[in-house]
Order: sequence, then structure tokens, then C-alpha cells
Amino acid sequence: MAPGIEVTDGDDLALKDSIRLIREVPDFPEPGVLFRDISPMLADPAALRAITDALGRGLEFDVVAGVEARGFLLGAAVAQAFGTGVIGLRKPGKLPEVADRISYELEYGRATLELPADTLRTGQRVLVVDDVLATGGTLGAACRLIRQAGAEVTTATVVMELTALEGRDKIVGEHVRALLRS
Ligand SMILES: O=P(O)(O)OC[C@H]1O[C@H](OP(=O)(O)OP(=O)(O)O)[C@H](O)[C@@H]1O
Ligand SMILES: Nc1ncnc2[nH]cnc12
Repeated sequence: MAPGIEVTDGDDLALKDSIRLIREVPDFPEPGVLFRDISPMLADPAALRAITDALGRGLEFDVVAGVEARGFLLGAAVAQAFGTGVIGLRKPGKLPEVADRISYELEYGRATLELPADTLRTGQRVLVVDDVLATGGTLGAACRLIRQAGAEVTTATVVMELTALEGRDKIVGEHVRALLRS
């Protein structure tokens, strides 16, 4: 059970019920970090359905972009549920051909995300999906990568927002949807 986590849409009882499946792991990946692992939620059929429906509900988009790595799992599920394709935004060194890339600051050091060649088309409306919004570096960079490639970001979505880290402040000008807040 994960205390201190709330559903942003209090009427979503299935999502509320799934909070018990979040694992909280102290001192991972480094001392002082409380890691929220949503893997057990994804392994549960009712929770996966609730997450998938809530991420895309009421939004208009042509394609989903999932951020490596847990955003791949969620992104593909959302794409299937809403009848679109999915694009994986990848960490460096994995893609044979890169259409575009972006580097960004993380809490410690720098990171890069890459867009695979021949996936995103100019003007497409993109739903960006990841599991957690922490400092906001990753989600903000994903949105910039999409826009830099000439597409639109409909909404940047995550399962859980860690509000104390104020990651939203890094995603200026984007519509952000977090299903759960801690
Ligand atoms: O808001 P931020 O501070 O940028 O952090 C959020 C990112 O951190 C985690 O990914 P991680 O880097 O652990 O990679 P993984 O998904 O490949 O395990 C998480 O899945 C988000 O992508
Ligand atoms: N505390 C945390 N739990 C899960 N994923 C994260 N990504 C960055 N910080 C995280």
C-alpha cells in the first residue's frame, strides 16, 4: 500500500483501487530517493485498463509517443485502446536511424532522447505518455522533441506526479495530465 497518493479524478474508483498496487522502495536507485514502482499496477488487468482509459480519455490525438522505458508499455496500451499507432522516444545508441534528438538536464547530469526515423509526421497531434513526472526534465524534453520535429503535443500524460519536485514548472506551455499525485 502506498500512503499519501491521491487520484486527481476522485470519481475514478478503479484507479483509486489500483493505488494499493504501487510499490514504494526507499533508497533506490540511490540513497534518499523514494522510488515509486508502478510495475505491479501494469501487471494487474483492471489497473492497466483503468490507467489506459484515463490517460487518453476525452483527448484528440493522432499518435502516442511513449518515453523509454515504462512509457513504452503504457504508450502501446493507450494507442491500442484509442486506435492510434505508437512511437518510442528512446535513449541514445538504440536506434539505427534517428530523425531528431534532444539533450536535457536531469537532477544529476544530462540525458538525451531520440525520435526514430520515419515515424512522426509534421502536424500530427501527439499524446506523450510516461509513468512518472519527477523533476520534469524527461517529460519536458519529450514535448520539445515532438515540437522541434514539427508536430503538436496534445497533452503530456503520466500515471503519477511527484508534486514536491515541481516538475510541472519545467513543462511550460504544455497541457499536463497526471492521474495520481503524491
Ligand atoms: O521527471 P524526471 O526527473 O525527468 O524523471 C522521470 C523519469 O524518470 C524515470 O525514468 P528513468 O530515468 O528511471 O528511466 P527508465 O524508465 O528507463 O527506468 C521515469 O520513468 C521518467 O521517465
Ligand atoms: N521517485 C521516483 N519514483 C519513480 N520514478 C522516478 N523517476 C524519477 N524519480 C522517480
